[in-house]
Amino acid sequence: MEYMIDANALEKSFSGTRALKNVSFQVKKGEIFGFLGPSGSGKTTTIKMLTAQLTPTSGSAYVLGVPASKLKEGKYRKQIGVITDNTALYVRLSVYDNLKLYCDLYDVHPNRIDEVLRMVNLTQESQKIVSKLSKGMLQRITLARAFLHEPKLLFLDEPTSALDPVNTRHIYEGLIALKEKGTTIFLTTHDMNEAETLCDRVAFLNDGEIQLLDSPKRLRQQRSDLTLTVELTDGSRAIVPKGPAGAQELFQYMSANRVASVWSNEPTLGDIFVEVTGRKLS
Ligand SMILES: Nc1ncnc2c1ncn2[C@@H]1O[C@H](COP(=O)(O)OP(=O)(O)OP(=O)(O)O)[C@@H](O)[C@H]1O
Repeated sequence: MEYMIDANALEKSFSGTRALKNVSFQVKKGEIFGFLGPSGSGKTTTIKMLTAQLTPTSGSAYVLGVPASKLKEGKYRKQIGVITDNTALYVRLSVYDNLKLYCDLYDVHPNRIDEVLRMVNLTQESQKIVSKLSKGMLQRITLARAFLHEPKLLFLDEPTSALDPVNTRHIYEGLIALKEKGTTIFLTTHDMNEAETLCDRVAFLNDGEIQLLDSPKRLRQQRSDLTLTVELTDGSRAIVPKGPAGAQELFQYMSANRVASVWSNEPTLGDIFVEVTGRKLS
């Protein structure tokens, strides 16, 4: 299998309105791939088509090397994890018992429950009844459930949207640990920092179309104005070209011990999104 996801000219219309237009992209094994777009741009629709919850109007999608429609079959379902708006938890059971049920379903040893609860910072809440959890806790147990069987491919729809910064950090660490173990992750977000922190490559989605696709680093570097900002010890700033002329100037500041900080002048992913789509992300 060459790609974990191979989407070709995917289209989805709802009552004649095109929500997704000619969307093509590939996700390689072991990547964290980010789908970035404002509300209503088609992120959830894409995940639903890639996970056999929706049928495309036209185009094709191969996931784990087979047509996406096959993911309904048990043997493929066990290889993926999906988190969308549907949490599918048993609200009268405890956090632990919910995860135990999924362990039985996926043939996972219950020892793994403590591991995933640590990953999502829910160890203390293990015996709490799910109906008594806060929105952020619900989001974390839903993620724990998706991590439980260490799927080959994980789909996450805005995984940290209800989380505070501390728990967001826990989830990022958990996702990076999963990636290191070989899980491929497809996530949607409108948080540019999340994309910068996690994603190997990102696609910008706007009005149902992919407008740009590359690594966050390359996107920023391609739009760098080739200058550095040098903050001096007296609080003033100098803009210095990255070439030989700038080297001379920087050398002088450094020789005089006047440099407090130096950074490359590149736009943020958010700036690039606005430049390309003419829209803000959130
Ligand atoms: N079942 C449906 N019936 C009709 N229209 C739909 C349906 N599902 C999605 N849409 C429309 O398709 C477009 C894309 O919706 P989608 O939920 O994929 O966007 P999104 O990028 O995930 O948004 P958000 O960030 O708000 O979750 C929207 O205009 C939405 O109203």
